Amino acid sequence: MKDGRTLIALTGCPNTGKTTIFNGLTGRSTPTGNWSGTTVEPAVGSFMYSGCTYLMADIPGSDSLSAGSGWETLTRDFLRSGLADAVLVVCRASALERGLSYLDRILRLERVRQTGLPVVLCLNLWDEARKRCVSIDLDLLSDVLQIPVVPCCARCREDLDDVKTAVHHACTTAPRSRFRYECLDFSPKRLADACCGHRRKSPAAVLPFDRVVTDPLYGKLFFLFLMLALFWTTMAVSAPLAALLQQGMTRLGVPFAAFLSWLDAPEWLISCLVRGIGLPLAWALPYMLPPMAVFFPLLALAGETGLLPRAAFAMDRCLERCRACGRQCMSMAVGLGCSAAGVLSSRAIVSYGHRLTAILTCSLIPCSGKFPLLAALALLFFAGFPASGLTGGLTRALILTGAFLAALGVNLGLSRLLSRALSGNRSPAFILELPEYRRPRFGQIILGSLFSRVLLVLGRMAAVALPAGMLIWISARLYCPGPAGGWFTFTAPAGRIPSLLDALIRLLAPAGHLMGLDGAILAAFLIGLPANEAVFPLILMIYLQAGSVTSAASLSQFLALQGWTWRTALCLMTLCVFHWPCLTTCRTIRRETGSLLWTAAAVWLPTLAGLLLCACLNRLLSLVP
Ligand SMILES: Nc1nc2c(ncn2[C@@H]2O[C@H](COP(=O)(O)OP(=O)(O)OP(=O)(O)O)[C@@H](O)[C@H]2O)c(=O)[nH]1
Ligand SMILES: [Mg+2]
Repeated sequence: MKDGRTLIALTGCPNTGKTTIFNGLTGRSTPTGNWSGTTVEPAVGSFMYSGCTYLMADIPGSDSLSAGSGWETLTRDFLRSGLADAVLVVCRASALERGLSYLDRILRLERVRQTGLPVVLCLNLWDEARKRCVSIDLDLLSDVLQIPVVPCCARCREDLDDVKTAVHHACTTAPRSRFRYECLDFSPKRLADACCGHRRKSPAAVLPFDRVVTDPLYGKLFFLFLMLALFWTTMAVSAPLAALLQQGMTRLGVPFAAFLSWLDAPEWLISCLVRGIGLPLAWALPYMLPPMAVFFPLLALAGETGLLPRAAFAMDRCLERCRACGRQCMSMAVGLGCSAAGVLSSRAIVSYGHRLTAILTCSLIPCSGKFPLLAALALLFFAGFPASGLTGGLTRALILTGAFLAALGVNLGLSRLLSRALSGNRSPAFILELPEYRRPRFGQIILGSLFSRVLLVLGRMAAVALPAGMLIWISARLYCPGPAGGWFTFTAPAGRIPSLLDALIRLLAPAGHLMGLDGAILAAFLIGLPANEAVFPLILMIYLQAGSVTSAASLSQFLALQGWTWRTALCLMTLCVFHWPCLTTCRTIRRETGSLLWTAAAVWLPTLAGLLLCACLNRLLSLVP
């Protein structure tokens, strides 16, 4: 008991619906997904039942409690620590034997036996078991195990009250005698066979589609097709939306400035808020928001139906060839959403060397912070083909697919080098489970991704772009004439002393030109270190404050006036994919590796790859007439 609250450990095999139960009981909206390893960090929530407050800890799924992967150690140590007052073990109703094996390991823990810790077994995904005509004798199961057993369909929120009741009852009745757990000895297989009723349908039949997906060649083609389909739909829907939004947002500047004047705001504040921050955001958002609003829900739908994990299957053989751990493909899939989460997800990898490989290469997969800039550049610089309509945007989709494939290629190449150096020539065995096909609940998934992913990215962008915009505005007016001039002044000194912003741009210009970019772009990448999503607005802010061009009819025209061409866009896309991880990811890498040296390696590896690739690409593109 903690401050009168009972702590329940929610644990079980991966992909059994633990987080769905956790969300249903506590009202939280922690991400769920139809593949193993969705939860990468324990989450805590609370609920009330019958006047008692319960804290619930959702622990990432694991198959055993050996000291193998990070999750197994975490679950075992958590249960051994004595922090938990009860354990809720979740298993899939249609995979009872596997669930019972896991339960057996829990019940064999010294701490559970000695203290008689209340344990409740929840048979989730009851609806799927029913569809497969699997019936389970709950009374027999409960009698043999001597613990409460509750069936549940967490997705439709059915029976969640029964789960609460079972937990409450287990926690409030007299402590179990040590004797009862110690005498408990059962064979998971025999008990599952004894409790499961007649099955009329074979659950393990491999569907023809899965044969295609698991085929070495067709699997890769399916992976490519899925990527192309997602990007094509995103580009085709986003293009008209971006044009509409741009018209609306650029008109907002005048009333916003008028409103500030009406408030009697000083001139400098109006200049900072309207020209320094508002205008760049109004130009950038129409090209960043629609692709996010289309792509993130599509990706979530692909994950929920089970298609995305099947696409990850294609990666398994590639990783094996690179001597990397196949489990790394799940870190890569999670890294598509957030690199920091991808780094955390590597805890499921047992071997230290392979885990380090996954951590060092994780930020090479474009995360949701990098995607808006990639999509905006594709929309701005590459005309859709066919030109318009819902089928338009094939060129753009191909460009985006190319960017993701390049990221994957460099990731695999580096994984090969690192795996050899850090773990020798072995590729550890890994069982990748194909999840069930599930019909997604469209409304919930679309709304969920819009609110959790899109708003999260926008929020992070605003949190960085607003203070950084002020900093850029100030540094464009701040001069450093030296000790004679009082070090810093806002008045342009005599002579050709540049402002601080100009000085930074000039300093970075040679490196920028080598990479087909310019000093302003590199400065934006440096200032945007805390969040990748802020880089595009920051580039525009720097141009508006430091450049001579201060207005244009549209964003494309403005960028063209800054000397941008499709070559600049391609080099910028390359740098966007290959550069240092954001601050959150760096902090996570530091925490996970416990080493500043490895964190520095994780920063320098993608950065060096980016510098080299941009310089080579620039050289190659300069040969194109
Ligand atoms: N049909 C059905 N689907 C469910 C049910 N409960 C969960 N799901 C789905 O099962 C998938 C996995 O759910 P999660 O809650 O993420 O599973 P988890 O055990 O937390 O997974 P990890 O964190 O990876 O261990 C999701 O697609 C859920 O929508 C259920 O009762 N019925
Ligand atoms: Mg989970």
